[in-house]
Amino acid sequence: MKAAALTPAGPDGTPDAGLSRVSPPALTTHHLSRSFGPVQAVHDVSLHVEAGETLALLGPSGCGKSTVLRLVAGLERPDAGRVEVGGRDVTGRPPETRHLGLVFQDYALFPHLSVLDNVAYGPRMRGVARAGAYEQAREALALVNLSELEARRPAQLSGGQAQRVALARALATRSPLLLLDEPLSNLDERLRAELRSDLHDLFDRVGAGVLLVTHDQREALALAGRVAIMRAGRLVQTGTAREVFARPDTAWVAAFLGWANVLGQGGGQALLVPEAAVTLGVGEEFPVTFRQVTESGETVTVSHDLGSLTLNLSSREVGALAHDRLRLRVEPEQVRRVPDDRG
Ligand SMILES: Nc1ncnc2c1ncn2[C@@H]1O[C@H](COP(=O)(O)OP(=O)(O)OP(=O)(O)O)[C@@H](O)[C@H]1O
Repeated sequence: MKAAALTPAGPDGTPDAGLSRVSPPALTTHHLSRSFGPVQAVHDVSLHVEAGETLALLGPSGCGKSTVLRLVAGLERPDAGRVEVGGRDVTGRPPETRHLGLVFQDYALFPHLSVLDNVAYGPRMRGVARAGAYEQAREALALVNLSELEARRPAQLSGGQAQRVALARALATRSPLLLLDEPLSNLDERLRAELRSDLHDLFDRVGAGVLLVTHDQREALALAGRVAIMRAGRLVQTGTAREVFARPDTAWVAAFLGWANVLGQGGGQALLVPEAAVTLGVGEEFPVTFRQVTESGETVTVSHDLGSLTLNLSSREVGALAHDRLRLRVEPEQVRRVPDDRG
């Protein structure tokens, strides 16, 4: 995407001359809770998104991610708790006064409007005069590299293009906070990968705070500086993406993040064994109980004293497998003991 400057506006809609000062967080939620009948969709969720930062809310289907987003957007009312956008309490306010840029999975473009009109709609609704609204819309379309398609209707766009228009529409509002709900979920894998890297650059440039809801670990890792992991309505771990992926607090978090070796030890404890802790070709021999050929070699399961270890072997390492036994050593200092909360 092209480089272009886009200055986020302050909470009152005027360009924020105070960006050089310490900005208030783009978003803070305080102890948000929301139930639907017997289902406690969100329980006591407190999080913050700094100006210019991307926070990914990550968790399995049904854990309450979208409900948090809808509470922040004002599309749902909390049973308890508070939402502050740009340091301003907006809990009781209707969505249109919260000054947010929203991107949902289904894009929600107006089919009868051109791309340009779709993107200018937000600023127009916020009372920006026609010429100014179109200027903001063109600037946002340039940011997502779609200037040449401004006259098209949504039906004449590919999935990836429609997604870029939805993003441009959020950016054109110059909101200090962008809310994205599974923004890439309707795209094929190639487009997802392409847009992931575009979005990363884009978020860097626009300087808005971004709350991104996703169940896709790769998306969170690629796009977010920090991640908040949600399970059954609650936040279970928050930290930098690197930290959380490298040091999950519990067995459930590790398994959710795709750790292959989360070994239950009984007594409510589990061991996390990273691949880097395993050295092949030295130490004791252990039986291989399962083998599966992969593109780059084999995935094997080894019956180790600590538990069943799953390892990805390169073709060269597969060559060293003697009679379905594998010699390996697990470096104890790289293994972590965590609570086993998988239930
Ligand atoms: N309007 C509603 N009425 C009743 N139950 C609801 C409503 N909205 C959400 N829920 C329930 O609240 C829980 C959380 O739903 P939510 O959509 O927030 O989860 P999610 O993590 O975003 O899931 P997904 O990744 O599948 O979109 C679910 O059990 C869901 O069925």
